[in-house]
Amino acid sequence: MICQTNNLKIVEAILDKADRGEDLSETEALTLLQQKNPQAIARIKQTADSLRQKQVGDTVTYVINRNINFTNICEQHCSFCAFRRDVDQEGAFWLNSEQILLKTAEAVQKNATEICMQGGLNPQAKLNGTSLDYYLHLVATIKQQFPQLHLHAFSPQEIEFIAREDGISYEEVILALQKTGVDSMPGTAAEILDDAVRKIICPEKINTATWLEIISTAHRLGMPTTSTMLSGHIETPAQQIAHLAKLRSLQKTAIQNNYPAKITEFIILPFVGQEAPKPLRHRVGRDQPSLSDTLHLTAVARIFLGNWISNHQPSWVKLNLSGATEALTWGCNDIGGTLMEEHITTMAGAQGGTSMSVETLQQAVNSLNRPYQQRTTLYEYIQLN
Ligand SMILES: C[S@@+](CC[C@H](N)C(=O)[O-])C[C@H]1O[C@@H](n2cnc3c(N)ncnc32)[C@H](O)[C@@H]1O
Ligand SMILES: Nc1c(NC[C@H](O)[C@H](O)[C@H](O)CO)[nH]c(=O)[nH]c1=O
Ligand SMILES: N[C@@H](Cc1ccc(O)cc1)C(=O)O
Ligand code: SF4
Repeated sequence: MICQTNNLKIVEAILDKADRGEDLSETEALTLLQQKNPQAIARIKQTADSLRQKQVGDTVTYVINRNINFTNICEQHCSFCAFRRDVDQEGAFWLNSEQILLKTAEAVQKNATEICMQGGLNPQAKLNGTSLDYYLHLVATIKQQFPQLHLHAFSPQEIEFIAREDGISYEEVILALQKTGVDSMPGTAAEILDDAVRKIICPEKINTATWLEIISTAHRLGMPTTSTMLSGHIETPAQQIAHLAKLRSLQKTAIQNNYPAKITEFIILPFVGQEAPKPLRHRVGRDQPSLSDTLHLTAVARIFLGNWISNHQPSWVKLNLSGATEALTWGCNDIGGTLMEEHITTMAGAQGGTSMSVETLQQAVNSLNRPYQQRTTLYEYIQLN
């Protein structure tokens, strides 16, 4: 009993420090993440919610966007991925320009402001013998017809793939994509920024240092990025906090060096195991993410990152809309995108759906008595006339 009282005092002292606007150390954040006592977790939630209120206000934003996954053919074999296929495997797909344009036109008709484009790493996807020309063609296909759309495309892993295939630098790839019309970069492929974890869950992927290098290069070149964490598989709480610390220092680098771009948001992507490849699914022993673990981590992420990364988004695809709505009371301030079609985690067995109407997202926010607001990809409010 005495021990628990002492423990609560330690938690209160850490939360007081956060309340005063100070950054927590990794050790302090880890203490918050390791709490099991419901009273302590309730206090962590309260602090995250009040910091969210102070840092970004009560308004909950959303973006009207469409995902386009141009191919699921991938040379890699990440142990969590149910999306990838070999080229000759059943279910492999590779969209042509006409199909991509049709999807884009449909999205524009539904008032989308953003196309979010990511895909598998397909060595056959080349034009004039180069990967870069293929990717530039993808971008130009969309941007020539719809120059007003914001193109949020290609993770650091995709950047490295193009650079490796063509023997050019990350900087050359990013500059060429930017010039042709890519407006921002999804911060996926971060998974857990710990090389021991990466060796097990994504051994063929870029390592931690390369992920950080590509994101920082993007910022230096004026390309904003998002940031993510794939949580709830084999990683420890300490590795989760170390991941957040790497994101925080990356953002500090962008801000303190006056780079023309930085991280716009943080999204937790809880691992969905149901249809994921069996070894990892069995090791994790859970088909769907743990909502309580994800909410606890959501609160700690707001407390640890909020001074530097102010926008936090839950994933309704992975948590269901009800879980994502709850996350808005644990530190999140954005309900995400309409997506229109989601394949990556839906193929892994996610239950949240593949598309949300604007009205449904608005109703979810309304249920909390908070105001909603449409935003651009870069979090500017869109005023409707
Ligand atoms: C499928 S990749 C697409 C882009 C590119 N192939 C790459 O790996 O960066 C996008 C992200 O989806 C997420 N993802 C994949 N499978 C998942 C799963 N089973 N549960 C949750 N997120 C998953 C991972 O974080 C991954 O980085
Ligand atoms: N949470 C998920 C997202 N979120 C990304 C947003 O839709 C949007 O692209 C971003 O906020 C930039 O504006 N996308 C997914 O495909 N799946 C998710 O689970
Ligand atoms: N988080 C990515 C988008 C994304 C998230 C999860 C996915 O499974 C796929 C894509 C972004 O930067 O916007
Ligand atoms: S996560 Fe990306 S790189 Fe890994 S197997 Fe899936 S599509 Fe390929």
